[in-house]
Parts: sequence; structure tokens; C-alpha cells
Amino acid sequence: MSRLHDISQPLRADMPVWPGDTPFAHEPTWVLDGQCPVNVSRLTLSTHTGTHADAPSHYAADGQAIDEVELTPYLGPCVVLDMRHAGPRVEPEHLLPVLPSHVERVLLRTWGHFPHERWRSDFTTIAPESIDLLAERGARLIGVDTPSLDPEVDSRLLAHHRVRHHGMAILEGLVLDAVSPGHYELVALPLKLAGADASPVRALLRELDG
Ligand SMILES: N[C@@H](CC(=O)c1ccccc1NC=O)C(=O)O
Repeated sequence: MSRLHDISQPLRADMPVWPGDTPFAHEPTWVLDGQCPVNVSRLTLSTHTGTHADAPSHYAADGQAIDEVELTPYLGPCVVLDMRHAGPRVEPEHLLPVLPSHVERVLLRTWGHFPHERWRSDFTTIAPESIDLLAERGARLIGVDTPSLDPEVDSRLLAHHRVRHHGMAILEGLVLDAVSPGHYELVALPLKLAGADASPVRALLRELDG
């Protein structure tokens, strides 16, 4: 049986969220009028809480919602690349030495350790030219271990728009600390949230046999 790596953030009270976004809450158990002998709990969260998939409608008024996107980018062969040396932004020059000639899905590790106890704005971002390079090599999905492909304070969202231009999918907030660079199978499906701009995912990497 091939080994699974869970690359999802735990969703828990006090987890850091994007500044101004809805705090995560899980009210563990409330009993329905004392009638039903079951536990039922309530979640409060953002579509961008923890490890999540962005839909094009997050950043483009005419973009598809998360329940409308194709699911095949979220399932299948994937390469994990170590970009911890990239500094503030992953440029094509950081990718070129390690990027295979053909890729379908690419996950980039940039932090030494993630997730953090507190929000950090100093995350590594992705150059739009790097998105072009990944698309040229066949990528249908980019995943990062940061809250966004673009800088927190840059409303142009250049990397996001390049992703949409190439018809790629986005995963953000992955936990890649315990995963070695290399080839895996990715499983990370968004919920079927009607009309939503993003969705939390449970993201897994399966080691390839042999
Ligand atoms: N664009 C970011 C997220 C983002 O911008 C955001 C997420 C949650 C709440 C507010 C956000 N941006 C507000 O300016 C992303 O890559 O998902």
C-alpha cells in the first residue's frame, strides 16, 4: 500500500487567517432541542480558510465559481519542488534548474515551517513569468504553502490572472514541511459550494509505487 502524506492545515480555533477575513470557529456540540441523541456542531469559516482552492470568481468578475471548475487538475501526477532559497518571489531562474520538462501539477515549498501560530505577511510570492513557465511545461495546477500566489498588499493579482489566462487551478496554504521534493499523486478536491469563490480542501500526496 503506498504511503499517504496529509498536506492540509488543521482547522482550529485561533488559526491565523487573512487580515480581515472571517475567524475560524467550531462550536463542538449543541443538542437539537434536547430531542435528538446526537452531536451536531457548527462551523464558521471563510472559503479561504486553511488549505484551499481558489476559483476564478475570487479575482475575476466573470470567472467560474468553485462548483463550476473542472476537477481533473486537483487529481493526479504532481511534482513537489523546494523553493526555500527563492527569497521574496519565485522567479523562472529559481524553477529552471529543477523543473521537469513536462509537469501536470506543481507544488512549491517556500517556508521552513508552516503553518504558523500568527499571520505572517512576509510570504514568498510567485512571479507571473513563473506561471507562464509552468504552463509552458504543461502545468494544470500550481500549489503553494503560503496564503497567496500574489503579495498581500498588491491588488493587481498578476500571478492569479496569469493562472486564469492559462486555465490552471490554484491551491494555497498547503503544508509541505514533511514532504521531500519529488513525484507524487495529488488528491485535493474542493467542496461543491454553489457559487463560491474558493473552497477548503483536504489535500493529500500519495507516494508512487516503485
Ligand atoms: N487573493 C488571496 C486571498 C485574498 O486576497 C483574501 C482572502 C481572504 C480575505 C480577504 C482577501 N483579500 C482582501 O483584500 C488568495 O490568493 O487567495
